[in-house]
Amino acid sequence: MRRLREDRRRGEMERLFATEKIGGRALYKLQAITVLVGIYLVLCYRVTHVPAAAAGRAAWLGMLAAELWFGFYWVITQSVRWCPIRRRAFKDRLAARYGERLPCVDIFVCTADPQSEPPSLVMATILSLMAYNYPPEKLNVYLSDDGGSILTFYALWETSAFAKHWLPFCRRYNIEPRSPAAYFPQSDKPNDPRAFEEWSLVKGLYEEMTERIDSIVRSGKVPEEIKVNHKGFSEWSTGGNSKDHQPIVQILIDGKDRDAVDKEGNALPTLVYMAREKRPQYHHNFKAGAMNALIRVSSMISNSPIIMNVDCDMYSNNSDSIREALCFFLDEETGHKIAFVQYPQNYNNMTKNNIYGNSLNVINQVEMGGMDAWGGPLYIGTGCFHRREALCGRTFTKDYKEDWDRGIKTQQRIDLSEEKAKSLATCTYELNTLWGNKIGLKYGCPVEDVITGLAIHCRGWRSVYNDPPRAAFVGVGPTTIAQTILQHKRWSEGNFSIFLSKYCPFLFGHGKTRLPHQMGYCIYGLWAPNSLPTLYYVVIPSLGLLKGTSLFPEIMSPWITPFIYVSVVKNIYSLYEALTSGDTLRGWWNGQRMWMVKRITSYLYGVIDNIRKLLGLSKMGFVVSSKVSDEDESKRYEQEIMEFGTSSPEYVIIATIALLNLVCLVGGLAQFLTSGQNMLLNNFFLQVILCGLLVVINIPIYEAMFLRKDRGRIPFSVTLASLGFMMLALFVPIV
Ligand SMILES: O=c1ccn([C@@H]2O[C@H](COP(=O)(O)OP(=O)(O)O[C@H]3O[C@H](CO)[C@@H](O)[C@H](O)[C@H]3O)[C@@H](O)[C@H]2O)c(=O)[nH]1
Ligand SMILES: [Mn+2]
Repeated sequence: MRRLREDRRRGEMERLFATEKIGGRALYKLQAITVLVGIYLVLCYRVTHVPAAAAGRAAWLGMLAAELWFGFYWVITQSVRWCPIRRRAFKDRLAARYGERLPCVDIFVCTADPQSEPPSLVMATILSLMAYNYPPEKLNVYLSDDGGSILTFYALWETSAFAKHWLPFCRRYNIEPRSPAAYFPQSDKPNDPRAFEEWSLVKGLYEEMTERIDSIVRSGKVPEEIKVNHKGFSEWSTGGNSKDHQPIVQILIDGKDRDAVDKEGNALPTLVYMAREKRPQYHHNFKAGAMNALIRVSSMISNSPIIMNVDCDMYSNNSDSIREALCFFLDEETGHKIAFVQYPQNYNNMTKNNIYGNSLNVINQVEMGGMDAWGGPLYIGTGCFHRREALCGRTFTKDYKEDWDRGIKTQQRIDLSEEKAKSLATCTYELNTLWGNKIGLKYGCPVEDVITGLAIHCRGWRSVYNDPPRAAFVGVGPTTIAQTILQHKRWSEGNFSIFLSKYCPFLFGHGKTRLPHQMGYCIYGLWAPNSLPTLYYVVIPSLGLLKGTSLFPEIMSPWITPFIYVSVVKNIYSLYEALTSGDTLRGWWNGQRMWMVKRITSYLYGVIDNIRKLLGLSKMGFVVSSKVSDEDESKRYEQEIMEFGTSSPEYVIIATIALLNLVCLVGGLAQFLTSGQNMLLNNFFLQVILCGLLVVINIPIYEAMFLRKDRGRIPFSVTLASLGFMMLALFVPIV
């Protein structure tokens, strides 16, 4: 008996990863249950106190509907908070067991446009990936260029040469991070003279290369004398543009070539450039289309059992991420169930107080770990390691054995592989096949990643979330309110469209994944519809305040308790989560403002666009977010001043709501003061608080309208339009 227990303990000892429960659940559950009771009481009050017609009954029923929704949505969000877990990978155990007998890995990087995604930024990412602490002959890096740009190809060609210096340098000094763009600005000069010499040499080479790339990108043309250096440049000699060109596949470094070695004679990872064919008459399905072409092209060239993919701005910040991911896949006990290992999406350009609420801290630290407990995190499109077979549509079965040795060592001539690979990247290849549906990433959804991950979960696989102390990937997040609104429009629209489709997690996932897992997916699926009750809540109670329609219990009524309890406790808990996830107090406050802003703009558009799509009035789009901003803008961003500047309809919505609340608060309070009836204030206590909080949270909006003089202020035309809409809104009767 004792032996058995010891054996078992030893067995556990040797797992390649550990799963830990996150503590504090008893307190959390107590909180959650009391809030649930509070929500129930709020709804009871609403139902039992409906006023007479003409005394605000319609407005009251609207409040009931909004609160029903908020209550329901709150329940949905508890799924991921119930029993979150954390994973830890043991890469030394992996090393002890497997040494360097590790599987081949294909790495996919997607880029789409050399203007909004500067090639020098993309190349820093590529270099960081080539420099993984992993046997180079087992690494294959693919760049998909949806811009089909000779500038990007040129940059990759430069990179293939610089890599010969960069990789040995990284290895010799074991540096982190391995993106030269991130490393040099933060590294100190080495003291040792020999190290310093090499450091300066590599730094110099890198800076010269970046200089060349940037200036050629600025000029928009690759000089003829450079083009003679590689046959690949001739792909652009036939004309064509980013929307209309033949398929291009160029192997810049062939890892199987014995002559392809770095400065120290070590093997190099394979490096491939791909621009799939584009023709105006064929839909290219955005990033999902690019990924699927990469899956096929790579199957010709390297065919590794593991595929990792990142966005072009997400450099590797931790050279051990591949080994860590393999701890999950190769774990003897549960590895065979895992389809993908997702790392969080971290940004390196967030300001201290997270002015646009883009840090994703709570999603990364709370929600993803919560999903992991129920079957696995979502696939979020970047920083993810896939099992090729699962991504290509295989259903999980207990008896499936992965062939970890796969990864063709073709003796085929490189030009033959290129030609074959090109035929897999044409517009017509996918016609009448299951690609984009059962095979590869799914088409037709602006969040191709989430829907693909959901399908994988529903095919019986699980996924794992790994968030090591040293971030695995770091990228560029949106730095203006416009970019933030745009990104969240795509996300909320995409996730809501999944909810409305046959892939609705509750229907599609029924019987295939657990209910809390389905609820977890719906946290994002239901972002968009949150817009309507939120709009209602930021408009109607304030108007009621101005017009003398009371919509909440009186200050002396016992019914006021659940209202206060729910809002106070819910916000304290959200503050607690934010603080423990790394936000600041101000950052949390800014985040609350951004939730409101996103709900009344991005999410509203998300709803409207879904309705238009259902009616067949609009088609799906994917607007690439810019990874550059002008100097003036960046300065304000550093100072955490909100950036408006242009007159877009979103700003009109934001400004209208802000103005409306200001007018209602001032107007409402003035009435009480002039009438001298304190009694009135009793009936409107919560409305004053709500409206007052909305005014306080909107202070930066008023500043942008009336006080600021810089270029990022809200343009006068927007203010004017908002004033107009606000006056119109004042006429809305509260019945
Ligand atoms: O037609 C396209 C459009 C985009 N991309 C690439 O897709 C990536 C993501 O685009 P980005 O504009 O940076 O969007 P984000 O909002 O930052 O992306 C998040 O959300 C997307 C889904 O909406 C996911 O695909 C991403 O992985 C995830 O990081 C970038 O590398 C682009 O180059 C393409 O390859 N082809
Ligand atoms: Mn991005």
